[in-house]
Amino acid sequence: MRIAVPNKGRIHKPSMELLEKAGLHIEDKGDRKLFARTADPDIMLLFARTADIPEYVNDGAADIGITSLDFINETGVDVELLLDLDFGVAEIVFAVPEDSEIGSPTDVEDQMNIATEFPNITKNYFGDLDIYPDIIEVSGATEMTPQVGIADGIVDLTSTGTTLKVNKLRVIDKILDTSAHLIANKESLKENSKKIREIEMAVESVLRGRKKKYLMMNVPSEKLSAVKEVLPGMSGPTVMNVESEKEIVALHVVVDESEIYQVIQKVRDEGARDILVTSIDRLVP
Ligand SMILES: Nc1ncnc2c1ncn2[C@@H]1O[C@H](COP(=O)(O)OP(=O)(O)OP(=O)(O)O)[C@@H](O)[C@H]1O
Ligand SMILES: O=P(O)(O)OC[C@H]1O[C@H](OP(=O)(O)OP(=O)(O)O)[C@H](O)[C@@H]1O
Ligand SMILES: [Mg+2]
Repeated sequence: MRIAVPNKGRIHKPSMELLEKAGLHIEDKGDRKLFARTADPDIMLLFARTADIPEYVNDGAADIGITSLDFINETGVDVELLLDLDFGVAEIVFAVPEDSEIGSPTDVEDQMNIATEFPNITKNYFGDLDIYPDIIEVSGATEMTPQVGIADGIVDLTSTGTTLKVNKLRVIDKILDTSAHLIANKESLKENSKKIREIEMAVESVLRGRKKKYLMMNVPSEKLSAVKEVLPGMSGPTVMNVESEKEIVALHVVVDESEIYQVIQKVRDEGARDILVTSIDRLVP
């Protein structure tokens, strides 16, 4: 079983951290850094460019891969989307110079030039509007092409918007929401379903854990029911006796990351002390 992982770029590091947390530690990172063995003898990592991974998985050179939705769309491959990984979150937008007369995508004319790293996404987007501008394919720094006079507009990735702003560009339309995804080859999924689902579950358990916190606290026994009242309604909490002169219990509970701030205030108001918050590496239901 081979998993294709970005060898560089923005989603390289978060992909490696995710696999590591999922239990697929890298055992040796070969000389040429193309392949690596993992803690599971049946699983190898194959390092490749993010943009090439959709094809690698589609062709079966890798059974599974981590890549971005923008490149999956761009290549038009027929792979199975297993999981949205919640990093590499960005948008593909159509943007024009701030002083351009273009105010909507339909203002674009066939003789205009649009620069992009995503020629297919761009062609399809304007094709749907029955507009056929010339696509200038570039491999980076797309935002500067209008300034040097080779493009009337661009189709590119943005997240904070800083690069567009610096280059005095204005967004006309959002074309695609993108993020990193775990994908699988459809044939491999049929033949090796058990193993692939096992990997998917391991990765998903990390994502689930990231949204939760593990909360521990000491509570005087007489205040236990009041503290329990203010805890969000999930299974548990776990209550344990504490060796102490006073009547104290320890209470453990899993809480949504988004609720943690308020929960801590509330349990403290009700008498909980020595409150610890820890992160959860994996949560398997
Ligand atoms: N500004 C951004 N914010 C969030 N995610 C982004 C951003 N830019 C790109 N991405 C995501 O990261 C993916 C990989 O882009 P990145 O530019 O890091 O890699 P690359 O083009 O393979 O490498 P490099 O640019 O170093 O040659 C993109 O396909 C996109 O999904
Ligand atoms: O909205 P922002 O936060 O400014 O991010 C947008 C920029 O990020 C990406 O470039 P990257 O940093 O990957 O460099 P690259 O052009 O060399 O790929 C993308 O191509 C944009 O240029
Ligand atoms: Mg890039």
